[in-house]
Amino acid sequence: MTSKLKIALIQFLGSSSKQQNITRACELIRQAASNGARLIVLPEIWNSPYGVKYFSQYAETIPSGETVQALSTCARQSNIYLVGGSIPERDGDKLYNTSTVFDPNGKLLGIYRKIHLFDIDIPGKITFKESDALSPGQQLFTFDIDEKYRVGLGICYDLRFPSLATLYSQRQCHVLLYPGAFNTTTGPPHWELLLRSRALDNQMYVAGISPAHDEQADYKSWAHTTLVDPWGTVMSKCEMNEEIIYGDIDIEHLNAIRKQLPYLSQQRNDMYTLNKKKAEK
Ligand SMILES: NC(=O)CCC(=O)C(=O)O
Repeated sequence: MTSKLKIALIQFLGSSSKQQNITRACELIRQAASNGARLIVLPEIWNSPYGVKYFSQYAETIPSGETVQALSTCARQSNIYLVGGSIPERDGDKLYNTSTVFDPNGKLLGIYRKIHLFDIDIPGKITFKESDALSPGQQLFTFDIDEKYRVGLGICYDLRFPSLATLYSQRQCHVLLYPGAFNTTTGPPHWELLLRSRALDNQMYVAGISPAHDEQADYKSWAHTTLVDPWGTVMSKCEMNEEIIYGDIDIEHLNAIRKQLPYLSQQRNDMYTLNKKKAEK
């Protein structure tokens, strides 16, 4: 069996119509599957505009919501693993920024709720406070493909927290996926640097999957969906427009790098360890 897994990252151009977004996402998923991808990933908050004022209006319960049902059908019809980016989720009186993951039978393998909420204030540039509307997640999430590739999930701002990626490394992940939506202030200096840093810290494949840039939108996405290999090399990246990029996750390449540069196994755990508290699973 090949040691490679073809992944497709969909840089999606959303609109304010949830139904239109679902229809377009399904078209792009089918296109990526017909090009041979077995793992397909959407960006952060793709079925709704990205903004605190929109989360409640577009939120759905999981798994009964229309977006989740459509993604499940798409995964089954295209026979692929699907990471449904993220959507606003309603659970009781709380809202979350939540990613759903499906297997090729359309079965919901699990969810990941964004752990680190995006609360920043850069005067004159961007102020955003997800915590005005959302609650933070409390759990990591991983899933396996072919009992060979272990994938861990974070969402956007989570990328800035190396400890979260380290916890995934300790869970033997090979790939970290960050559906994200960096902006045009922080994206240019930080997005690629952070993706490459997390890849290098952990000798893993790391992907950041963004919405396409829309000059008319309230929130200006930096776009630049990117796939990085365990050497820290950018394998593929988008510019601003809607696009699908592809790459191979190659376990032999990952193992060769970990053997040549064995720093993951050279950590001085007798001197320092990451103190996990609640992050089970
Ligand atoms: N959606 C987000 O979490 C945005 C994160 C971001 O732009 C950053 O600079 O961090």
